[in-house]
Amino acid sequence: MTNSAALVDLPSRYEVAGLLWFYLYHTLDWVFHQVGRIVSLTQRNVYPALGLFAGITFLSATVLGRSGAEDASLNSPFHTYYSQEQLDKQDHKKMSAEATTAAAAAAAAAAKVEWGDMVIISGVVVGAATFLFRKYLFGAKKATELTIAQKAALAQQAKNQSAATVTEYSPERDFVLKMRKAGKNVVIFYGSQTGTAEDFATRLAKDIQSPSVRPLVLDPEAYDWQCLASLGDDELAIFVLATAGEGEPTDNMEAWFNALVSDRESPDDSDLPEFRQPDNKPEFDEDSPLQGVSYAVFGLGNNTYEQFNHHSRLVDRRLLALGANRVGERGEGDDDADIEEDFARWKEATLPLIRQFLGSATPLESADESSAPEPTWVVNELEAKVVWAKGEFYEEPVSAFDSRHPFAAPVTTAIELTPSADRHLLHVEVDLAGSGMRYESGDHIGVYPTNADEEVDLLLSVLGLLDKADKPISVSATDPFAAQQSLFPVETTTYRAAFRHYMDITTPIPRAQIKSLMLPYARSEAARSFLRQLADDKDAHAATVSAGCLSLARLIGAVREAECLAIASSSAASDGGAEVPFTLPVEVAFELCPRLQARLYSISSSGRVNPERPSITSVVLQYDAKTEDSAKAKLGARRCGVATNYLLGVMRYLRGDRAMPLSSEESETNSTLRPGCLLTDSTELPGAADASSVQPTQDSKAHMLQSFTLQPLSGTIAAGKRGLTMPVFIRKSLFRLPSDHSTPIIMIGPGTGLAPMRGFIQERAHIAREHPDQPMGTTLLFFGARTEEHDYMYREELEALFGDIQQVAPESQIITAFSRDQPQKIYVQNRLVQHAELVYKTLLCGQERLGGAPRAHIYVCGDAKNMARDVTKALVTLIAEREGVSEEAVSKWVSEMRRLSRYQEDVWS
Ligand SMILES: Cc1cc2nc3c(=O)[nH]c(=O)nc-3n(C[C@H](O)[C@H](O)[C@H](O)COP(=O)(O)O)c2cc1C
Repeated sequence: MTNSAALVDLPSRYEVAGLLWFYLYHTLDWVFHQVGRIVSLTQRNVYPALGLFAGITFLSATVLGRSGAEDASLNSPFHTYYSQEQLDKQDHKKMSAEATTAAAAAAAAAAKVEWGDMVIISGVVVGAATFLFRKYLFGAKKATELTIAQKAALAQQAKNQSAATVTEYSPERDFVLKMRKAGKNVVIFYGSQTGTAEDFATRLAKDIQSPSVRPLVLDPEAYDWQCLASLGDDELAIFVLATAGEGEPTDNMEAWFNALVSDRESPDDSDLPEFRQPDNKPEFDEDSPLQGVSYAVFGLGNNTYEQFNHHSRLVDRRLLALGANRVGERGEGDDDADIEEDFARWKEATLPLIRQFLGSATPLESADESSAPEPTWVVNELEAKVVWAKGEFYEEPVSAFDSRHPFAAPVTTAIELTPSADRHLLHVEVDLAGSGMRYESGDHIGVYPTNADEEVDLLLSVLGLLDKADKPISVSATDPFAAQQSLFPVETTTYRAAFRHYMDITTPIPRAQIKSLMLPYARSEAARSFLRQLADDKDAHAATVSAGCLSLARLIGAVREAECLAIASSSAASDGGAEVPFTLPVEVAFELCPRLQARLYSISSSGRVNPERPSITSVVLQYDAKTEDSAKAKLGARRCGVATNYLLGVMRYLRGDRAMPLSSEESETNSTLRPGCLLTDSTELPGAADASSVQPTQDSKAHMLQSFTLQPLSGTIAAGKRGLTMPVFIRKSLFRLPSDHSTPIIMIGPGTGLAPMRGFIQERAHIAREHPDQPMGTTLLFFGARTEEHDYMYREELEALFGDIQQVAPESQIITAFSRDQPQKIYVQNRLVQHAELVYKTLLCGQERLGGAPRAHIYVCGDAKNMARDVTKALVTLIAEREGVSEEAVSKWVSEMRRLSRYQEDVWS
């Protein structure tokens, strides 16, 4: 072999630099991430600094290397001679090591720097660094990389920061600018978690609209609170605010609330928010920054919560304290009573004042019942041949899933826990793998349900849309300035998909809506008088629509029945308008139905044990609509809760059952009547038989099974290979186990209130198994149900888990209350009293007396109205007796426990 030398083009310096940079980036990425995790620093501070450091280092090395290289010419470290032997051996490792050493040598050789190169290289480096670190500089990290708690903490921190400081002005977030550009003088902000307040705000806008009152409905999350001070004295802000959590603001009002009420303990001591100084108010008073700003407020809440309407009350209090002027009284709606009536009363009292404030000369127009209001939506039928939109939630790929971008989670398990003829108790598990979503024990899972096919078809039928149910449509706002330009989260859908996936088509229609949106379309006198009565007579509405749970389709059916009756009676022979059965334009139906909201369930598994498989434990809601022997409509059929029956449909689908029709009564039509007459649940004309005769028998109740079209949603699913999926997202909760496992816990979770407790128990049992040497606090579960035989869900599992826990915490136990297993009803609160000594001892945590100190953690989950209150009462009484103090003193202690998150409730009404 000749020992000839060959010039080998080793990797150029740029390639070497690129390689170095590649490794450097990945190493730094990993190191930075770990550092970020450990010290919980925000990415915005750490990563750019380290990125800059790396960039400067790299820049210096490259420039120096280049300069050295030029001097070295062919002896450049990047062009090295190698023997053929070496080449034959392909000793690349050695070669590249030599090249690297040579590069380092050249870098070390200081030489003259060419500034042109310097600029080019700097540009490349800065561009590359910006590109490589873009997710740290501009975007969120992958959801998988942070726990939910860390994400929430960061989000909260960010929100508080943004609330506390005046952010950079952005015209897009300036709602006053937006109002003025759109020619509006009223802005309606809604704080809404599950859609009710949003719906109220939209309806309010419609109700107050007139030439002199021009409202704009906005989501506060998208706008700056700092602009509030800029509202002129001829403008008005209306706040429609629901209370969430335990007296908390809704997520979309969080930033505004944090700015206004920075001190939640004593709101009046909150810092003065730094509003943006308005140009139009030269005499801006910094101590009273909202002087000259006017507002009105309606709060939504539920009286069964301790902090009733807390959010709206606090916002109102702070706005007044900051110098704003309230128009009218603060309104308060109670979801536990009749929130629609509360809203109607507030509007009746406040709208004239608003009109007066805005200088409207005319009194509140008495709505002309024959003139239809301007439509909010316009429906465009598309000529597309392919129906590709079957209910997507969004069209663009997303990097993180949330309530607006649910993840199509494959359903891995759906079973009936305690099979029984008249009641379905379900356990459903989904797979979060690949979503980046994680949950912790105590969190909630949101599920977007699908309306039952029968309900969808019924509505399509009464609207005359059955023939074109699958026609592609797009629905857009008629007002070009409306905040929401498209009714659905996707641009194109079909009538069927819209009613199946996006609209809440089963909720009863409120009085005000009947008046403003249905009455104008009544052509016959019979329809007019029927609807007028429902709109004007609160009791008639309550008895027929609310008690009968009349959905829009059934209400239209009831109007048609009234028309049928009128035709049948001779006196109505001249009622020409009744020739065409009552119906509505589809745009109006879209306006009458609120958006179908996700339903939240307490996750019934442990995030630590099953991080990718959250489970839902739910009882299927089927109930009898109250029978009203009304002359207009005979009700009395079963009604089905949308989401829980959807879960039942999922379970039956996976089990391979054929979907069954709703019931023979509901699907039958009476051939003696014209089509469309019979859409309420009666098979006979009202008045022809006693109302009770249409009550379903026990047998027919067992057959109340709806059918669901459960095809995958194309916008939320990858490649369709994952079987049946459900659109879900995780919502963080404050319902948390103590971080110190030696703290005792007392859990009270009757019925499906057991759900989060099951997660806690799984977690404690897991820890007991993994760390048998570590101390664990006594773990008590009070579980209640109707009967031990039929309703004791997860019995074997719970007993086994408690077996594990007892190994380390021997006094841990399950205490059950089966209300129907003995002549007198026994509930969990009775068991608390019966086991008072154990409860008290567990609370004491080994101390002599409770005193003021917080001890064990108490968790209550289930019905807010009765159970949660009775449980608090029982606890207060038993503690007061043992401590020898007044119940008032113990109530204060309980309040303190709540404040410290040691007495936690996850309740619903
Ligand atoms: C999880 C949860 C927590 C709630 N917490 C409170 C509360 O602390 N105080 C209250 O008055 N109402 C509370 N409510 C009742 C809501 O404010 C009420 O149902 C309202 O109509 C919901 O409006 P939204 O659908 O716009 O969110 C709570 C409701 C839910 C679902």
